[in-house]
Amino acid sequence: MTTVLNVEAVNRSFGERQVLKDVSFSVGTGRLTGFVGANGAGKTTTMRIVLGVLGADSGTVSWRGAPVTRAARQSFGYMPEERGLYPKMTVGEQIVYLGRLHGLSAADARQRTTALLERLELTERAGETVEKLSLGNQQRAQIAAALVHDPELLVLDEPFSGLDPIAVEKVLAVLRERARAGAAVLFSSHQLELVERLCDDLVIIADGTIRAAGPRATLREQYTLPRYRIEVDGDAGWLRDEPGVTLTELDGAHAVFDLTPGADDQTVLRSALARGPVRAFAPVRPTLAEIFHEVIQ
Ligand SMILES: Nc1ncnc2c1ncn2[C@@H]1O[C@H](COP(=O)(O)OP(=O)(O)OP(=O)(O)O)[C@@H](O)[C@H]1O
Repeated sequence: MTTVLNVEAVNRSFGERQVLKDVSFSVGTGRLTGFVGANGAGKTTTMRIVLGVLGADSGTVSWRGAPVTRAARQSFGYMPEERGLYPKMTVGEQIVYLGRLHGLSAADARQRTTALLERLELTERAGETVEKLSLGNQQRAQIAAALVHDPELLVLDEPFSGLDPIAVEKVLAVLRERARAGAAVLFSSHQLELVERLCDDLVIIADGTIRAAGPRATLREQYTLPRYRIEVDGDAGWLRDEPGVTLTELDGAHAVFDLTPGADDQTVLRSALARGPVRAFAPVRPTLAEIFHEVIQ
């Protein structure tokens, strides 16, 4: 992975209210980065600043190590929260038009539009005006619009909201494909279960402050409690008397326990094995929802 987008110490206020406070994070190529936060946390404001639609009061946004230029911005794809397709233009015409605005030749714009509409299963809707589409199909058309010029950076504000599960998978497959081809993909969401499943990297924001950022796997490691799950044959009640162990759940052969700092999980495992077969023994990893609640406290 190469880091391509760097947001550094960005501050932004609206009137007296500071909505971004020293926001810093980075986005790499070939990865899906999820930008997570509650309503009003500052995701849209940050994305607008990245795209240059809104200015920062201080701080910098750099692309491949240099301030974002107009040319670099041309190579970005953006799906804004307020969406932005013309209701009275047909889907096909519109996407071709946007491709042209981003510098594609007429032939390339048409060819990319056809391919994308096919991928997003919108081919049959190509001749319809946007206002006639269902909300889910409008959303797919927005995604096609953001992708038409093969952007190097894709910034998508809540791209999955309002999509049914099949459309989510479709859009996800297209985004993964773009990432595999070398694009950097940043998208906001407040659907934690979805983000947990989709993202390689995470940026968690609350009240305008970045609370945690990094690869999903690293964050999960970092926020892992010294908590374990064990399944044995017979009753696991003996764990009550095991040094360093605090039981949090006991259900016959199945138990969840915490270890006091310094206690060794392998000692507990050996103790269990000395009593009989062990069917499962593993650290309990927190879900993204659990990490989120912990870091936004
Ligand atoms: N143009 C503006 N003028 C005044 N306040 C604004 C403006 N834009 C955003 N805000 C405020 O900034 C804060 C952050 O808003 P932002 O839209 O960035 O949050 P968000 O994380 O994207 O939330 P959501 O998930 O609800 O879209 C909110 O309190 C919002 O009311």
